[in-house]
Amino acid sequence: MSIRAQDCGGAEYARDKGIPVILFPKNKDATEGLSAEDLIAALRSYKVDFILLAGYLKLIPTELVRAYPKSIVNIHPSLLPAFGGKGYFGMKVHKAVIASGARYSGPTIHYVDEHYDTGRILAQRVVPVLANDTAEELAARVLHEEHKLYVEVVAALCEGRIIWREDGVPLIQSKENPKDYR
Ligand SMILES: Nc1nc2c(c(=O)[nH]1)N[C@@H](CN(C=O)c1ccc(C(=O)N[C@@H](CCC(=O)O)C(=O)O)cc1)CN2
Ligand SMILES: NCC(=O)N[C@@H]1O[C@H](COP(=O)([O-])[O-])[C@@H](O)[C@H]1O
Repeated sequence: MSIRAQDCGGAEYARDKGIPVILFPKNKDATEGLSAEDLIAALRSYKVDFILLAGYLKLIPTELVRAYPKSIVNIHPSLLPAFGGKGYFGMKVHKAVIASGARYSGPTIHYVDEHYDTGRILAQRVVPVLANDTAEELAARVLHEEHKLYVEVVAALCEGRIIWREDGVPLIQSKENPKDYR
């Protein structure tokens, strides 16, 4: 597992399960953490197949994106391309959705490219935005769907059920009905 801060909840869970935890990125003034080159070497040594971002708030460097083509995915808490890009993370997203008057929101899982939130969309789910929603209430509704959707998408990734349409759009093949894609 690669993290940005030693004390994040995911790192504690990973350590408890015996999963190696490495700190990234290596900031100029940081005494810990790996460079992008070191991280790629570490990921290769652990024979990592996929990189899953969840609440990671820094730009993944181009070197890493190119080292893991069609293998890095991110979950974003809005229906991209709306409410995405630099500055759109966490509660900022949900506040912007509510302020816009949008009636629907929901999580997007997308492939990671060199820019924030512009990679190919792989999956989305829709939740209603209620008239009196606070950002926290909307965040909780979206997060509930995120936790379900990410499990479905990671299963499809691991089982080789991602099919690339000829126009470059990735589709997920249904496990129950292999003739169905979404
Ligand atoms: N190369 C990529 N890296 C990352 C992507 C991506 O699509 N391509 N997704 C982000 C996750 N993300 C939205 O889903 C996101 C995270 C953070 C930001 C942002 O504006 N960050 C601030 C810094 C915030 C902080 O340090 O507290 C910034 O860059 O100024 C936008 C979108 C993960 N990486
Ligand atoms: N743009 C990236 C972004 O906003 N990601 C969002 O950060 C939250 C992480 O929650 P957590 O830290 O409780 O897992 C999630 O809602 C995820 O969609």
